[in-house]
Parts: sequence; C-alpha cells; structure tokens
Amino acid sequence: MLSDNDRVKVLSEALPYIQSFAGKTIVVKYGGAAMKDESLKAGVIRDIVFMASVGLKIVVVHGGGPEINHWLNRLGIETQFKNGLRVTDAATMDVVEMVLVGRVNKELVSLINQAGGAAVGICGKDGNLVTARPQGEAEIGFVGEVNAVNADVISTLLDGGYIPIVSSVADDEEGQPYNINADTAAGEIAASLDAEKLILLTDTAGILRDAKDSSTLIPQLSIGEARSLIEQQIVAGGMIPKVLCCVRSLAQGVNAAHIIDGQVPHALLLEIFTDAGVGSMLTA
Ligand SMILES: Nc1ncnc2c1ncn2[C@@H]1O[C@H](COP(=O)(O)OP(=O)(O)O)[C@@H](O)[C@H]1O
Ligand SMILES: CC(=O)N[C@@H](CCC(=O)OP(=O)(O)O)C(=O)O
Repeated sequence: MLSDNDRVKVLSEALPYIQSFAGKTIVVKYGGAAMKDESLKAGVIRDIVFMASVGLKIVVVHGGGPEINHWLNRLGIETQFKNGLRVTDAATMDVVEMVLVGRVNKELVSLINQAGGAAVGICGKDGNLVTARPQGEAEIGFVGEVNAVNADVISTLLDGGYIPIVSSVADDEEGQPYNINADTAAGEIAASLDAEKLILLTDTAGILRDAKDSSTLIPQLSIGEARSLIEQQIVAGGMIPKVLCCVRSLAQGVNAAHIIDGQVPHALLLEIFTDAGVGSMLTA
C-alpha cells in the first residue's frame, strides 16, 4: 500500500505523466533481490498491471539469479561468477534455462494474469527475438551477448494488448543456447523498441555518491556524468554494468533510463508518475 503522503503525491502529479506516456513503451527489468519477497513481488506486479491498464506499453525483462542459485545448489552444481557474470557450462546452462524460462517466467505470467493483466511469456528464442553470440572469454562458457534483436514479436504482442514477459536466454545462429545477463538483455531490447524508458529494478536506492549511504542518491544525471562517476570509481561493482547498460540504451535512442529500488513499495509508480521520483534517472 502507498502511504497517505505518497498516495496524494501520485494522484496529484500522475495525470499529466499518464497522458504523456500513453502508448509509449516502457521496458522494466525485474530481478535479483526485488524478486525474493512475495509481498514485494505482488506490489511490483500490481504496478505493472496498473501501468498497462492506463495505456502504457509495458515489457518486462526478468532475471532470477537467486532462484538459479537455489536450484543449482539443490542439484549439487557449483556456481561461480566472473565480473558479475555466471560462469555457465553445459549443465549450468540447462538449469539456467529450466529455471528462467520454465519457472520464473511462468510464475510472473501467472501472477500478472491473476492481477488482471494479460501476459505472454517468451524468451530470446521465441520469434527469433534475440540472437546471441558468445561473450568472448572461453572460461566463462555459454554466457552470451546480444547479437541482434528482432523486436517484431514484442511489438505484435503489445499491439494485441498483451504484456510480454521476456527471459534472457537466447540461441546463437547454430541453435546453441546462451545465458545473457538480464540487465544487458533489457537494455538492448529497450533500444530496439525505441522505448521511452528503461527501468532497472535493483536493491539499492539508485546511483549513490557513497554506496553505503542512501541519503547520497543522485536523482538525475547525464551520460557524461555517469561515465565520470565510473572513472572516479564512485560507481563500482555490480552498479557498473547497470550504468553502462543504461548509457548504451540512451546512446541508441531510449529517452530516459532509471535505476530504482524494487524493494520500495510502488517504486515504479512513484518513479514514473511523480516529479521527484524515488531513484536515479539518466538522460542523454
Ligand atoms: N555508486 C553506487 N551506487 C549504488 N550502488 C553501488 C554503487 N557502487 C557500487 N554499488 C553496488 O552495486 C550493487 C548493485 O548491483 P548488483 O548487486 O549486481 O544488483 P542486482 O543484484 O540487482 O543485479 C549495490 O548493491 C551496491 O553494493
Ligand atoms: C550471465 C549471467 O550472469 N546471467 C544471469 C541471468 C539472470 C540474471 O541476470 O538475473 P538477476 O537480474 O536476478 O541478477 C545469471 O545466470 O544469474
């Protein structure tokens, strides 16, 4: 539930935003910590259905790293990360695909449908949405980069009134499946759709001047400022690929990219429909 203060803020500020974003495409990357808690998940789902019901074209690209960890652990398969990416051998790839495409994707579809939306779950393979290529380093295995996006399949679903839910698993040209980081997939999909916004839900308030202090949130920044924060090592660790993914999508025509805390109740509505927002907004 929104607090009384937030409810008044959203209601009084939302209408012009709703009018200006109606018919525009918003790509939401949902994953990681923001997915762990069932009641938070229900809140995110309700916000997604609300945004779709007021005429925004919502595309959800999801991760599910913690769920993959859980199943690898149950199957006794060790997992390790290199520069934030999961080292993916053939056995790990099978589990990644089963968990993301089979489990996380269908759970999100089902939750959205129960909340009154009409979701269709797909992965990079469906309609050749994403073609993958190897990330490069041999030791990292079947970790992929996005080689090409054929966004027709998403546009067709959006035009039919559906909410596409996309898993970041895709084949290369020979049919070999690859594990693509969900932030990366979301950024490239947003760019190919010429999206109004890319929104990354994570577990920190946004881009912080001091990563340990959420009161140092930077609410708005340009591509240049974002690059300089990386150079100064103010943006570090897992935040680097997120910021770079935002920068790449902005450079390819996305109007604004947002990094927000998916654990804040109704973070999506507050970020999109209020003047102050709750996280960091990057623009070209
Ligand atoms: N300047 C910064 N602002 C915010 N977070 C930062 C910053 N620099 C480093 N980080 C770290 O980046 C993390 C977010 O990346 P990550 O854990 O990979 O997110 P997710 O699991 O949602 O994909 C934060 O939890 C924080 O520890
Ligand atoms: C290559 C790589 O690391 N892929 C990720 C894909 C899922 C993901 O990105 O999930 P989150 O958004 O929840 O972290 C993985 O295997 O965990």
